[in-house]
Amino acid sequence: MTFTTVFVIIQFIFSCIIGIYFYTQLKRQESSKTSIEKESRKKMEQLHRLRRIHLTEPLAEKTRPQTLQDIVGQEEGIKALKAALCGPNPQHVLIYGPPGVGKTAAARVILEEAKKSATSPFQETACFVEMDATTMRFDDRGIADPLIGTVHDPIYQGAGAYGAAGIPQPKEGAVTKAHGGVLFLDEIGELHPIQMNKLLKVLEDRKVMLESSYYSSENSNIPSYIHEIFQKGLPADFRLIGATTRGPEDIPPAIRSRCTEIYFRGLRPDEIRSIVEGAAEKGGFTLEEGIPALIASYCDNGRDAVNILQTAGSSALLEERTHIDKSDVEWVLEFGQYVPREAGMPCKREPSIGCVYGIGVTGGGQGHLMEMEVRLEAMHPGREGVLIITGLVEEEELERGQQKLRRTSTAKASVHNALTLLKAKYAIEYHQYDIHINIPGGMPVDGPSAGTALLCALYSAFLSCPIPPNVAMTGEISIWGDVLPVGGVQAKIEAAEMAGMKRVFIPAANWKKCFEKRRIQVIPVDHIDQLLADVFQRKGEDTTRTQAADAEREMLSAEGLGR
Ligand SMILES: Nc1ncnc2c1ncn2[C@@H]1O[C@H](COP(=O)(O)OP(=O)(O)OP(=O)(O)O)[C@@H](O)[C@H]1O
Repeated sequence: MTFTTVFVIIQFIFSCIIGIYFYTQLKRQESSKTSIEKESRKKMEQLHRLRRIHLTEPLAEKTRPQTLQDIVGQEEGIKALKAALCGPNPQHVLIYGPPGVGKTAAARVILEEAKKSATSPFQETACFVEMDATTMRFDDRGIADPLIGTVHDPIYQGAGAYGAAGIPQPKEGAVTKAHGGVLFLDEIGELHPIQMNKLLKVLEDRKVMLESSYYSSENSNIPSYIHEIFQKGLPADFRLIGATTRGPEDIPPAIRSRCTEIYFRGLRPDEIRSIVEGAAEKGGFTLEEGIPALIASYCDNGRDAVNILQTAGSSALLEERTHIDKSDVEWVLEFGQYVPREAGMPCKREPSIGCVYGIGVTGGGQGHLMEMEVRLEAMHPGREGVLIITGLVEEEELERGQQKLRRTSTAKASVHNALTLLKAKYAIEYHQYDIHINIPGGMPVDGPSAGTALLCALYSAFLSCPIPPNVAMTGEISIWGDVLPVGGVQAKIEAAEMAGMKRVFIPAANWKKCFEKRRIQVIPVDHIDQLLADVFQRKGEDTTRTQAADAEREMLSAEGLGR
């Protein structure tokens, strides 16, 4: 056998081996392709099957307001929202309010309302992008940020075309998707502080600048649009609407100062009745008389009202009825453990001694009446009495940069201010009494605005003067007797009005002309003399007790110690 023959045989064997190798590779590829296609077909069929399944639309969806006119109540809030967003210069907005009162509903329809205005900069194509801050994924390495946007670096892209070529790929976030329109951030108070700061930067710059260590302006492999994004940023010129059930104090001042702040309130019974009637009509139910009023006596927000009706309706449908009876609703109220809203309402019908209604505001900006009661034990000459305070926050913690400061709460300080005033102005030797001040209801009371109410309750208890049952008050007091301004007055007046109060005393500095139009009489006071005279109809009765104190005050003023 010649050398050439051997060489040809070896070449032939090699060719066969290589041929067999490529043949098996091809076969393997084909079989994996067919199995992928088979799997894909199966999954697609599954997806289509899922798409064909529809449950009925829940009543909550059917009743979701479609226009601003569908939103019941909230006149002031809607007016402010329109002013902020429907004009030629739309503003960023923060909406505060308790759950289920129409914040999301209003935010969802306001863009369409703005587009109707000829002067609005929102174009017909402007989009509304909604995100929930409570469920937003956030990764502090910047790999995933659905709000601001991210760069997918080649290391994370795997073997994709860009990944293989080492090209970083920008991924737009909600702020860019909302460009030219509205970004609605529900529960904005829950946003991570880092994201809040990034959002502030975007609001400031109206664009998102992205960074990647894989980016080089010299790299000619990188497509020109990616160069432009890295060099000029992604556009993000939108208007923000943030909604929160938290109070303004829980929202960073930097974001508050860039937004118009709008308050939605708890709904009145007549408004709940109207939501229930509307929901029954949309759900195809008829109602036994008195059902809207019954539901309204248990809830102050639209979501609860619709949910109660939906469950009562479902129970009726099980019995093949579309007529909802009162017993259906009573059953829902019972098993759902709903508490009547009257539970927090004033129950006093007669003038009482040492008992007065103050008004607080919850984190969601909702006003509510707070009973304040004072009880004294007989005077013990020569011995110090005991002061017991229950229902008030005793201490509060403040954060100042890295420092945490603790101090007596401003609510507790109001008690001491009131006692100082009673001693100075009315010569009441309060330290000889056992005094118990109580604020029932289980709500931790904080802030200085209970000052006027605490003073009246104490004054009434010491001088045995009854307080009329239908007055409420709010206001901080100074130790000179000035009534100082407080926050949330609008909500507090509304709460007093809803609770059936006849008169509400507010600090004169909080007075607004529009309060004259309210059903309740709103009385501005700038000094406790005026407050006590009005509340107790006191005209010169206590002059003997106060003369000495007034003389002392005048003397201090003359010496430059007082004011
Ligand atoms: N003022 C209202 N007028 C009409 N319907 C309302 C109103 N408030 C609430 N509803 C009903 O309750 C549902 C929930 O309201 P919405 O989502 O707007 O509340 P929200 O204030 O945004 O609450 P949350 O803070 O819990 O998100 C609405 O779909 C609607 O059916």
